[in-house]
Amino acid sequence: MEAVKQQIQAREEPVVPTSGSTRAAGQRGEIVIAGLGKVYESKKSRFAALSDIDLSIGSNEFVTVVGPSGCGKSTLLRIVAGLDEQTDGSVTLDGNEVIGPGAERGMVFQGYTLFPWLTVRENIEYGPKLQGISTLERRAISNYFLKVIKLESFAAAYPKQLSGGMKQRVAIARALANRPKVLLMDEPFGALDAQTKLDMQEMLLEVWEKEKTTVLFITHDIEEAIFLSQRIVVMGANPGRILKTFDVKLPAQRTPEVREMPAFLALRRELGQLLKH
Ligand SMILES: Nc1ncnc2c1ncn2[C@@H]1O[C@H](COP(=O)(O)OP(=O)(O)OP(=O)(O)O)[C@@H](O)[C@H]1O
Repeated sequence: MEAVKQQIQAREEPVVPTSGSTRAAGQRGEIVIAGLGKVYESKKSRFAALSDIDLSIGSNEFVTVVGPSGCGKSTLLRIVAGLDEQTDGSVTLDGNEVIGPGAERGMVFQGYTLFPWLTVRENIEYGPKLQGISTLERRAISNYFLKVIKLESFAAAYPKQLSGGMKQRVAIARALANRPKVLLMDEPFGALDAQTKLDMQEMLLEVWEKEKTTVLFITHDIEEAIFLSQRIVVMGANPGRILKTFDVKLPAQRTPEVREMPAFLALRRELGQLLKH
C-alpha cells in the first residue's frame, strides 16, 4: 500500500516534461465561450445550430450540459475541441483562442475510440509516445493510469477482449495520459448498463479530484448530470441556446447517498420540468 501511495504521490509531480504544455507549468484550464454561434449552411438550407452561447468554465470545474436531442450539445463540444468551427463568437482556453485541436484538451466520446491493434497499455501510452516521452516515463504514466482505472491485470489485453465499461475506462485513461487541462466528454457512459454507469461516474469523480482537470461533460441523463457536476447548463433547441444554468448545491464528496438527498431530488424534478417543454 505504501509503495502505491508513493507511486501516486510521485505521479502528482509532472511526469510529462514541463516544456510549457502541462498544467504544472501554470496553466489553468479556464474556458471562456463568448457570443458563440454556429450556422450549418448548404445551397438549399441554413440551420442555426447554436446561437449566442456565453459560458465561462473555471479551472478544475466540472460542468455538464443537458438538453433535448439536436439542441447543439455535440456541436458546442466539437467547437471547444477545435474539431468544428464556429460562425460567430469565440472560445478561449486560458486566454488563447481555440483554433484547432490540441493535446491540452482530451476528448472522450460514447463510441470506444481505442486503437484495436494496440494493447490497453499501448493505447494509454499512445499520446505520451507522440509527445516524444521516454519509454521509462511512459511506463510510469501507464502504470499510474492502469491503477486508477483498476485494469492493471489487463495491461496486455487488446480492446476486443474488454467489456464496454472497461473499454471506456481505457478511453478515459488514454485521454488523461496526455495530462490535458480540459477533458471534453460527449455522453461517454451512454452505452453502458446502469450499474457500470454508476461505477464509471464514481471513478470519473475520483480521477477528476486527483488530476484537477476541468471537465465539460454532455449527457442526456439528468441524474448523471446532478451526481457529477458542480454546475449544469440546460440548453434548448431551435436555435441551440442556453436556457438556464444551475449550481449543484450538494456535498463536494459525491457518495451514493447524495442521490437520496432532498437537494438532489428537488433539482432532478426542476430539470425534468424544464426539459419537458
Ligand atoms: N454537419 C452538419 N450539417 C448540418 N447540420 C448539422 C451538422 N451537424 C449537426 N447538425 C445539426 O445541428 C443540430 C445540433 O446537432 P448536435 O449533434 O450538436 O445536437 P445534440 O444536442 O448533440 O444532439 P443529440 O443529443 O441527439 O446528440 C442538429 O439539428 C443537427 O441536425
